[in-house]
Amino acid sequence: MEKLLIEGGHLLEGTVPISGAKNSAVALIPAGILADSTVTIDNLPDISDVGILAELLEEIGGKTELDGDTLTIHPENMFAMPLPNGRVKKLRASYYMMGAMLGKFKKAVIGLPGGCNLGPRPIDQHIKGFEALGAKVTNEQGAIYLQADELTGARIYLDVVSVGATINIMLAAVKAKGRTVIENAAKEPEIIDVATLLSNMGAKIKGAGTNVIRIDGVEHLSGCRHSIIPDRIEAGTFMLAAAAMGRSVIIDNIIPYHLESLTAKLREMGVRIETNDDQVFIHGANSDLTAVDVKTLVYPGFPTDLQQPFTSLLTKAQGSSMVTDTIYNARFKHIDELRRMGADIKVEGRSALVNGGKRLEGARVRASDLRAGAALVIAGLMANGVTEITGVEHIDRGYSNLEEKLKNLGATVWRETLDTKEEEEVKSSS
Ligand SMILES: CC(=O)N[C@H]1[C@@H](OP(=O)(O)OP(=O)(O)OC[C@H]2O[C@@H](n3ccc(=O)[nH]c3=O)[C@H](O)[C@@H]2O)O[C@H](CO)[C@@H](O)[C@@H]1O
Ligand SMILES: C=C(OP(=O)(O)O)C(=O)O
Repeated sequence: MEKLLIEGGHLLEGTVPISGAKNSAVALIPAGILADSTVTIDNLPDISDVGILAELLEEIGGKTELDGDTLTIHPENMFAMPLPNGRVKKLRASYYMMGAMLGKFKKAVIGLPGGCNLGPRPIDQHIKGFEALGAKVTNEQGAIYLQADELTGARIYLDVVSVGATINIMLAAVKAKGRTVIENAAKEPEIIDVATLLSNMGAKIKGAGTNVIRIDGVEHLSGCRHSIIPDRIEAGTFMLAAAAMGRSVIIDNIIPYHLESLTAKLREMGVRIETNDDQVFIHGANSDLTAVDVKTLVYPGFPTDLQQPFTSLLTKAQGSSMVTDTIYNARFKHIDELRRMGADIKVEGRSALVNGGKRLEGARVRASDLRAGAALVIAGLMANGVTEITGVEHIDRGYSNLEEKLKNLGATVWRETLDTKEEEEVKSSS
């Protein structure tokens, strides 16, 4: 086990290149199952979720080759191997194996997924979609069994706007007979990215990125090459780090349009931002940041995945800010850790009230989930002294070469292996 150490107080300057989007990659890799021939995915982030998904494809008989940021998937010998346990439990996105395997083999057995513990993460809308397409779905001893004689297109209205359900139903429907219409679909850019890959394979999909998606099923999908969109959450995390500690930082290789909700909030706080086609410039760590209220919403609203790192920045803003998470209303495990660092934050229901204007102090803290880890990294960059963050494995699920990118901007950050006593402490507290 490792810990991440950050000596706070160093100003950041320079350019940071953003990797491909985790939340696209984790759906695009299972989507490769649906093709009859080789699928090549470029601009993959170097994160542990990618490695685990590639291993899952190998478990079902596929061949994968990872070369730098390119993954080649050979799906020819894949079969409907049951995956009730093991790797599927290590990440949330293993649930995309359900849609992809159901679409390809008309059957699948997949253990209930893992992923960040953000409170309940139901999959009832995914299952409702699979059933509407004609699958029989049962839950037996912690695994979902899916079976269909054939899949037939259907009209599916999602009761809640869900990224996961929208993508999973697309994966199952692209080879179903006839037309599927997903109503009240999620509109996140990652959904468009998955639809683009599937269309390049020969799928017929219209409306991805709007709340009605129409899919006309096809018999065969062939291989193709696809480059993943930039990670708007990684980009947003660096924008927040730059707003907190940046002298002048360029966030490079991004789609600024995907980050408009964050850009608007940062401007409201007093951060100077300029954008061009594929970059955002953040000028100057401003000591007079103003408190703002923020509420997470489905895209194009403020992303739940940036709520936790945004809260760290708010500890620096003058005045009181209210942070409300309407997507995952228990996504506040980072707050106790920020308090250890001197933050004045109260959680009430699905909101956190941040009394800002505090200089944080370095402390020993634990990342309980991926974006809690990002929040603690930003807090560590701002704090007096050294912050030690355990739970680094969560951060490694979603941030590609984080230390290297921060070091290149001038941060003092490094990793150490935990000694036996520290490891025991971590195990007993988690
Ligand atoms: C809409 C939204 O912001 N989605 C975020 C959510 O996606 P993720 O795919 O995890 O979540 P969904 O978009 O599927 O779910 C959105 C909401 O719907 C609920 N739900 C979902 C599926 C279901 O079958 N039943 C149900 O009730 C969830 O509990 C949640 O409150 O977390 C990801 C990882 O943090 C983010 O990248 C996504 O942008
Ligand atoms: C919570 C996240 O990941 P996952 O849904 O894969 O657990 C995230 O990307 O912020």
